[in-house]
Amino acid sequence: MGLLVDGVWHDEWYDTSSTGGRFVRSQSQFRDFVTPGGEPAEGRTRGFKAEPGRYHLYVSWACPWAHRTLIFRKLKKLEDVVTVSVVHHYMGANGWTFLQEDGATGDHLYGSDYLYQIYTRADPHYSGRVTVPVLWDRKTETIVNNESSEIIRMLNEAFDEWGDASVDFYPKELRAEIDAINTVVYDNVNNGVYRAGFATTQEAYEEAVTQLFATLDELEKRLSRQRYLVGNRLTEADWRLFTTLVRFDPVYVGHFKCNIRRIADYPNLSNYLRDLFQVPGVAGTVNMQHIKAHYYGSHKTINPTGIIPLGPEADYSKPHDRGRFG
Ligand SMILES: N[C@@H](CCC(=O)N[C@@H](CS)C(=O)NCC(=O)O)C(=O)O
Repeated sequence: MGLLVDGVWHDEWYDTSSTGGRFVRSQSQFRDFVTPGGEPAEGRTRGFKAEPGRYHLYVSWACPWAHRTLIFRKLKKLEDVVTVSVVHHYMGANGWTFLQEDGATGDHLYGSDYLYQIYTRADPHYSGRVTVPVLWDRKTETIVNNESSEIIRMLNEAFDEWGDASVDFYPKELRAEIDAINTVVYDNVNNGVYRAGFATTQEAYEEAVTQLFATLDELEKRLSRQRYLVGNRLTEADWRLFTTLVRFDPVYVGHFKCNIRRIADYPNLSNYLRDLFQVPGVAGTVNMQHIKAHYYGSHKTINPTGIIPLGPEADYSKPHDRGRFG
């Protein structure tokens, strides 16, 4: 685990000394957009035109943020349009690596050893964290965007000439409601599990874990009334929650100490999780071996032995009751 400072790699764990033990996530720095016409997005100067075969995703099967992009690529039928390289699940002194083992593919474009080399290829003076996912442009050889919430928006609408235009996870009439629930889920759940797990003081941990479970309790109630987070339509908001829920019992309960309740203890959330898992194509984006090996193996300050627990037995392909909403 580390970061780049002016293009030079430094092996450093997150610094929580100035924030009272709180983990504060840094902002993603590459924020341009691929659009159908290639014009720059509002407020941006660089434009990127959607073209088949031009863009490449760097992902980890383990990472919940990268997982969002893999789900959108699959469900929008963009597998032949946007190509993918998968990093190794172990993130050690050199950060994410391209070691070709256990289903990691290596770097298809440049044969790099480490993901940070992709960042320095885009900007030799880059300072900041080296995260997945990364959306890379083959043509101008740069990073278009490394923020998952924006990459999924591009996959949802920029490539419709080649993908499945009938699928829309961010419909115009529901955007305000989707944005509102996304904010709550991001702060308290998606990032909440990390705020609990990476906290280095009791106070910071308790703050995060209390907010996390208060929000899960609310979501449980919401899902007792409707099939999905936004009424009865499957949207981006559901996929953003899904990638955290699917990791919750196998990893976050133990490794990140999010153990007040399990998802299995919430009838609606656990049925909802199975409902989403069973959407055709989604199960194939869930790689539990990479997920468990990454978290338990890479975070030595949290789990020094690197031992990976064998349980729990979580079978998301069991029947669910969400059909009751029609
Ligand atoms: N806001 C980013 C967060 C991405 C992120 O933090 N990815 C993690 C993996 S789950 C990572 O690569 N961490 C490496 C690091 O922080 O050094 C997004 O949503 O794309």
